[in-house]
Amino acid sequence: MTSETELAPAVASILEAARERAGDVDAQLAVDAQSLPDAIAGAEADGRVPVIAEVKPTSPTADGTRDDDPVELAQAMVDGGATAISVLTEPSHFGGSPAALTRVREAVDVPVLRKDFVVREDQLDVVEADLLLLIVRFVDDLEALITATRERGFQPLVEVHDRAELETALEAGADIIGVNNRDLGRLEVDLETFESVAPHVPDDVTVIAESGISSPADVQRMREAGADALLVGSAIMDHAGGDSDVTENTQQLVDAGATDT
Ligand SMILES: O=P(O)(O)OC[C@@H](O)[C@@H](O)c1c[nH]c2ccccc12
Repeated sequence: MTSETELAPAVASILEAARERAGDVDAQLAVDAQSLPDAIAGAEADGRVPVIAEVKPTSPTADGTRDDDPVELAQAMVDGGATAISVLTEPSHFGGSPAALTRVREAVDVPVLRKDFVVREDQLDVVEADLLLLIVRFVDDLEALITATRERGFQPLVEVHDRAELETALEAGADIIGVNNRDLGRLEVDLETFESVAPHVPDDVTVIAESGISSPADVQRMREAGADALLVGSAIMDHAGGDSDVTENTQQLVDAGATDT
C-alpha cells in the first residue's frame, strides 16, 4: 500500500475516514448480481457506447453539489442509454449513502456499482450491489479481498492507475479492471493514463476507462484506445450546471460511437 504523503490531502482524509468506518459484521451478504459483461454486450448489440453513469452528488474536485433524488438521477441516466449505474456510497466527501444505492438498485434494471473506498472485508457487507469497486492503491491484500467479494456474489471492479498496479490486479485474478485517469496524488486528470495502460490488459479482461471523460470526442478517444466501457460522473452530473438535463448529458456520450459503427 502507498505512503499517504503521496496522496492529495483530500484523498488522505477520505482514506482515513474509510479506515474508521465500521462494516456490518452481523451477516455476510449473498448477492444475486447482474452481469456487467452481459450488459456491455447488450449495449454493443444495439449500437450504444457502453457508459456506466455515476450518481455522484459532489466530490473533492466538483464545482458544486447536486442534491436531486438519486433514484430520479439514475432513471434519467438509464433513459439516456446508460449500460450500468455507479452510485457513490462514501458519505463524508462525495455526499453518498448505502441507502441511496439500495433505492437505485430497486428502481433500475441495469447493473449497479457500489463506489466507495472499501479497505476491509467487513465493509463488503454494508449494502448489496452488482459490482463493487476495489482500489489497488488502497487495499493491502487484494487477492483476499477479491475472493471475499466474489464469495458474496459481487463482481469486483478493480481500479488501477499505472502498469505496476495493473500487474498487481491481474496477478490477484481481476477480470474487470478500471483504469482511473485521475491521479489520486494530485487529483489531476490525464486521458493518456488509459492510453498507456490499456494496451497491456489481456483481451479476456473487461477494461473500463474511468474519470475525466467529458465529451463525445473523449469517448471516441477512449474507445480507440480499447475501452470496453466508460465510467462517467462529472460530465453527466454537471455539478456547476445545477439542473442540467442528465438524460441528454448521458445520451450525448452513449451516441458518440454512432458514426463509427
Ligand atoms: O467524475 P468523473 O471525472 O467522470 O469520474 C467518475 C469516476 O471515475 C470517479 O468518480 C472515480 C473513479 N474512481 C473513484 C474512486 C472513488 C471515488 C470516485 C472515483
